[in-house]
Amino acid sequence: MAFAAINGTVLHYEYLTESKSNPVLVLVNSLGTDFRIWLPLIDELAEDWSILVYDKRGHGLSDLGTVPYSIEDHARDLIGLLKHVGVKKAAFCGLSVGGLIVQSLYKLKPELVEKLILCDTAAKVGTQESWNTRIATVQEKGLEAIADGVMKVWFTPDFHAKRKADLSGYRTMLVRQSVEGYVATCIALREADYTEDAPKIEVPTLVVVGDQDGSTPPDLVKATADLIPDAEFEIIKGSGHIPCVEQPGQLAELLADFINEE
Ligand SMILES: O=C(O)CC1=CCC(=O)O1
Repeated sequence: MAFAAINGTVLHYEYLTESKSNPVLVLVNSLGTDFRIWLPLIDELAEDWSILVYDKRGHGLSDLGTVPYSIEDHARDLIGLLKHVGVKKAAFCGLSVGGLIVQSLYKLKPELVEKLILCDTAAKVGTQESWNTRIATVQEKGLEAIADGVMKVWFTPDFHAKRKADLSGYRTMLVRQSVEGYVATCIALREADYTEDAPKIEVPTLVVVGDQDGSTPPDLVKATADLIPDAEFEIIKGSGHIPCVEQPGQLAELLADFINEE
């Protein structure tokens, strides 16, 4: 567990595995989650990769910072964190809003990026209307008011039926996030559109999506993959929006095959 002041905001980060001889893989999590969502995935990647995770501002144990934010603010935080830990180049896997953050990071500092994995994300996520409705509900009634609906897009009906304790735990993770940080990141999502930037991505890119993702469905994610030159596209079976929790074995295998490719 480590903390660093980056761009005036204290960020919580951790190397889940660290070996000086291994290349670095940075995992960037989604809206309403903290970096613990990546833990089920780690064992299968630990041998070959130094894995760096962090809580974006307004989430987990990171400070709120000045609200509202843009996706570029989140990306500049990640760039600052990489400088702080001395990482000059890495592979990046971004989940949902994390995928937008790594698209922004690539636009700002492509020299930091060896490979990109875009997981359950797109060049544009949601609409003005959908984000405005969510922002108004959360501001008025808090995260409890949206939690059951969000769980339906995060996880499949099978997960709801068979993993009730896990479902309860991840729901608690969501409702314990800062309302201000959550809303500020919804505003960042509402304003973000990387459609014109996706065709300019020149590093090897893997795009993956859960087959039952209710937030960024396979068709939407595939449309972004189609914009990126030579991007690989894979569907994870039996997963909603958060495959690192629901199908960590499948995601780890796809990641390992892709990042270990020469
Ligand atoms: O929580 C959701 O509705 C799913 C989601 C959208 C953007 C993100 O990061 O997660």
